[in-house]
Amino acid sequence: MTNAITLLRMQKITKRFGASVLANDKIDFDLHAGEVVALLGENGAGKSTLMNILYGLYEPTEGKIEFSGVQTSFRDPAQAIEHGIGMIHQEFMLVEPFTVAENLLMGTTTLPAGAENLNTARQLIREISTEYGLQVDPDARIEDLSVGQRQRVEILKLLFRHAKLLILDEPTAVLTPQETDALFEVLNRLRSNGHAIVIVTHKMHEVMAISDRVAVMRAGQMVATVNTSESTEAELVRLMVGRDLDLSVDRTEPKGRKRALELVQLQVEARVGAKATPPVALVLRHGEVLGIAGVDGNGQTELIETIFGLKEAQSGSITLEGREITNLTTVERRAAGIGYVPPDRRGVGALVTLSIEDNVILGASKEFTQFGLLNRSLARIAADNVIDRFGVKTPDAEFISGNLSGGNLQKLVLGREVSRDPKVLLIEQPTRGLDVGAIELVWGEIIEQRNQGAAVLLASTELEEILALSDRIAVMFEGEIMGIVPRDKATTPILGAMMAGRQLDEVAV
Ligand SMILES: Nc1ncnc2c1ncn2[C@@H]1O[C@H](COP(=O)(O)OP(=O)(O)OP(=O)(O)O)[C@@H](O)[C@H]1O
Repeated sequence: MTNAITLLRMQKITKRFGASVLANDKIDFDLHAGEVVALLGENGAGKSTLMNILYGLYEPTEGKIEFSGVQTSFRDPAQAIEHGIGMIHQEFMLVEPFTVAENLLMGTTTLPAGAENLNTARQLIREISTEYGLQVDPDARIEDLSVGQRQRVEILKLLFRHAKLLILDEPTAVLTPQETDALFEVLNRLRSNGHAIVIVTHKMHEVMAISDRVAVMRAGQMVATVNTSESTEAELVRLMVGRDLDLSVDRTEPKGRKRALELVQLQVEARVGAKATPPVALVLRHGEVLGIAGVDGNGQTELIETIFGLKEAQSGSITLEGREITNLTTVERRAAGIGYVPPDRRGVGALVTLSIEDNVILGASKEFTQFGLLNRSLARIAADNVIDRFGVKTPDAEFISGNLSGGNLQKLVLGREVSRDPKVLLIEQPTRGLDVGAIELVWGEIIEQRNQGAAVLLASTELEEILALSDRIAVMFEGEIMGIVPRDKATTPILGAMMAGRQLDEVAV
């Protein structure tokens, strides 16, 4: 990259939060036109902070930023976009009832050249869409678009404003493998046209597939920058976590095999607009992990929410160790021994305005109450325990959960549920947003729960995760269980065919 034009130069960037957190420690980071750089690092390493500084969301404590050869400091994202820097977060910022074109015109006082009114804007959208293979119709309503399409609208929004540098924060976390391929096609075109791209991701094979260089952060520092073609996954992992990984799973022979959870003709409430789904029948035994594979949005979330009591069962029954719990509240189900790790850690999973300690006792205050008073020292011990066991990176247990990095918040929620030793553990997307070291830890904890006799229902869109952890694998498609395959019979092609809607007896096992 010696001849490449340096588009961005971040020098000695330091960011402190209060007295206790040094999130970025004298970081140097360069970016050239026409390259894709993967920003890699453990949860809490400081990646989001660095990108948020670049995007004008945070002011650096120290350091300077040069963009296109000019020293800059952005007051806010609007200024960053004006200068050609755009960021796409995991949560999209689109207004659902409006069309693509309307969304792109919203909130701009100065319209990009060539987009003086809705008609010229639509024309420009079509041109950009064709140029980059985005396949976005300017007149489509956001609410009718898939997650992958919405993400492409976000990219379009930035290109529409002439962004030269695009930052993508874990862009593939919510995409299907096909959508990921389509996104990478788009990124390749952007690169060929001289855009610079930073992609924050924890998925090593994606780093290898899409990036030209990898910048590795650890504990707030930039520890290495390497050319992707001259490195390996193993080397990058070592740079990132400081050791080799061991993702092997130590599974003991199942004990007891008693029925833990039984679903009989359970009718789950269909999502608004979706067609009614057939009732679900399922038996989950102690000492097993039953994986639920499926493309996101095929009823996994609704099923698990119904079992936990967040959604009412339309008919049928749910039985926990022989006791019917269909009409119990979530608090009662939790007390009866059901643990729940939702996919959305910032909503259902944790109350982000509360401290870590308050989140650890959430929903279980009885256990921490003595003589009618909350016993704070017991709560602190429980919180410290979760922090230690799960390696939650935080100054202390009083830290506000919402200020944890995404991956650390996930570790907190999972740690809280696991430490209560549930009889049945319902988990959805346990490792979304986690670094590889944390995945190793979480997988180990899930198997440990199983080995100790818990019944684990694990829904994940990551086939690799399902295959690594499950004793049996159910595949869901449009709300229906297409079949259940034992682990020794499960292969990616078989599961893939079922995920696309084929019944188990239609695919060769
Ligand atoms: N607003 C804030 N107030 C206090 N501390 C913060 C704030 N934002 C981030 N931090 C802390 O800064 C550190 C770096 O967090 P950051 O979100 O940048 O990590 P990350 O590398 O993006 O992690 P992840 O992969 O989990 O998203 C963490 O210890 C985090 O708790």
